[in-house]
Amino acid sequence: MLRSCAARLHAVGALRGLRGCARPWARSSGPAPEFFHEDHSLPKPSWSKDMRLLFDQFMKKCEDGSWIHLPSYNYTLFQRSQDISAFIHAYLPTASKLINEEKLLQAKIFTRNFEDGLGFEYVMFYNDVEKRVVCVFEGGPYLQGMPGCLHGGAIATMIDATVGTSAMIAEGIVMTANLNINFKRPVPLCSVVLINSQLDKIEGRKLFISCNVQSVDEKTLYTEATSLFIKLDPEKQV
Ligand SMILES: CCCCCCCC(=O)SCCNC(=O)CCNC(=O)[C@H](O)C(C)(C)COP(=O)(O)OP(=O)(O)OC[C@H]1O[C@@H](n2cnc3c(N)ncnc32)[C@H](O)[C@@H]1OP(=O)(O)O
Repeated sequence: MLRSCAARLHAVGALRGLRGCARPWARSSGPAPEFFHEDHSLPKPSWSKDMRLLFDQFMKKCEDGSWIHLPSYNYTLFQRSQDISAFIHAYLPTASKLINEEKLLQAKIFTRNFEDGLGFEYVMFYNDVEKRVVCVFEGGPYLQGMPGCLHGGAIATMIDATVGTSAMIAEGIVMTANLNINFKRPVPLCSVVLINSQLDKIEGRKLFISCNVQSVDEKTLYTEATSLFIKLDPEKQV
């Protein structure tokens, strides 16, 4: 049970949640494309001591299978042009009319394309019993908003990515419909924070997920958020 859950989540983490399509490249012959090879959620020299310490603590929790480490790559599933185009036509037919398909070849995940240590450094872990995703996040110097503080948009991005991962694990192909954020304390630039997300309920195609951002010692509550995700329905013309 745990093993199959781990395998599913590995795929989810790797491909950011497209359930049932664990190996998108498997339809064509040959090995997995190059860009799936580097897992950006593993320790790097640029990580701070706090980030490394938390990574090690969570990896320890993974040993009994209660938590699962979610790998993370630069690109999404369906990255190769024919796959991405098929995905967009199936799920986002209205948007597809305005998308430049040639440019799609250059598309990369927003949070994974800064130089190491300068932008979004993060790693996520999932607890299947508790339906929780925790993200250990360090926002680098290029994410500054007010002097010395993390930009609110960068915080919102990581909240969206964390609750989005939770939604994708639960229901597959989803989009954010609503994200409501209360910024309660400024997040110091280059500090490590924990983003804790919790799947509260699922009603039909709607997933309700709450979230908070805390300091590592859990003494400071920086941010609280609630979100609504909708499972995409290919029958609908979104
Ligand atoms: C890489 C790691 C993960 C990253 C995650 C990042 C995810 C993202 O950022 S996605 C990008 C931002 N989001 C978007 O662009 C989405 C834009 N919106 C849309 O495309 C559509 O509105 C979409 C798909 C969300 C819903 O459309 P559609 O499938 O037609 O659903 P629709 O029938 O309108 O609504 C379904 C239900 O949800 C409710 N609902 C929809 N939107 C909202 C909303 N904003 N607030 C409250 N309720 C809503 C409806 O009232 C309806 O409820 P009920 O079933 O009870 O009547």
